[in-house]
Amino acid sequence: MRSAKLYRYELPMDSGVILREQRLTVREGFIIELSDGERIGRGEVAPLPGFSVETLEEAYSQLVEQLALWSQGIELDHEPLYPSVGFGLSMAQLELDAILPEPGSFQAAPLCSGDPDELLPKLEAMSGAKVAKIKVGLYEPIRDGMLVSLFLESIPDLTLRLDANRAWTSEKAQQFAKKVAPSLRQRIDFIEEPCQSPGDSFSFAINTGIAIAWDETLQHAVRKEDFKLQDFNGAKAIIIKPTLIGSVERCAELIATAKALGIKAVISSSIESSLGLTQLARLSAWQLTQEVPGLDTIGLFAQQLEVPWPGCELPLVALNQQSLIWQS
Ligand SMILES: O=C(O)CCC(=O)c1ccccc1C(=O)O
Ligand SMILES: [Mg+2]
Repeated sequence: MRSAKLYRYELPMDSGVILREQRLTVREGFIIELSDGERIGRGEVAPLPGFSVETLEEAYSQLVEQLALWSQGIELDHEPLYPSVGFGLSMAQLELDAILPEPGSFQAAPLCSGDPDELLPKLEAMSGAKVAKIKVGLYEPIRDGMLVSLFLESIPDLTLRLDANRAWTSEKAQQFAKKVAPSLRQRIDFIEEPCQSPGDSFSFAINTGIAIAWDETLQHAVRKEDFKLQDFNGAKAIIIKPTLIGSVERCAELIATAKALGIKAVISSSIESSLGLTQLARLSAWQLTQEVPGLDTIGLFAQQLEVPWPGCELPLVALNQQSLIWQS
């Protein structure tokens, strides 16, 4: 016998979280809980302010409509739904059907957006490949180039992923590259969205030999009817944020196409709660076993929700302490 519950959560964030020049003091979202007999499956629906096309209210309306259909025994089509809704519903169904494996890739690439000293202990603690992500584009490009060179020269087994979130003009991107010796550039795994325009990013990759990754470009492209990944193969990698891309099936299809095209795919966080973040780690281990995911965002929160992130000591709040806003 099928039944569904919908919880709304509000989790306090760490003080300094800024997204697209907006301070994020609270993370809001929904948790779906599907039950069928003894089986339970959960999914997180958390549109990301400044990135998602849908608002929380729009996601809620679609969720209630879909959960009512599901509760009547109708199999849902996740594709036409908002990305966050398609992702949450598909993840809950996969968990309900015990298709999502338990093991997860919980050793994410440490994320550094400010003080390099915070990164060093995280790197020391890493076993296996030392891969870290540094946000660039927040300061002058020359400073970024010198910082990146300092890290690569002082930690010989370090590979860096960079993310400029489209901060640079072509000129600024060139200023950055000039400060990174060609011999070090091969240890830059990729730089996400270096320039304001994808065309300039592509030219940057050709001119400097520094590989690029599509993140925001992919998010925008997949919304178009005629999207084909083949049209974006100027990049070494694509960053897959399921909350911003869509259902797990959609993400799995993207991953398969990327593999066929020789493009690296990396599962990345859209600042989900620990419940959704641990599911993303399981999805990465399942679909991209050898890849280090970009999931080092639990430290942006002041609390965890229901399922703890391994090794995180932040307070854990239970799902049933959140607001139950709908049930079938
Ligand atoms: O990818 C990661 O390592 C962490 C996630 C991340 O950086 C991110 C999180 C929220 C919004 C945008 C981004 C980004 O990659 O630009
Ligand atoms: Mg990015």
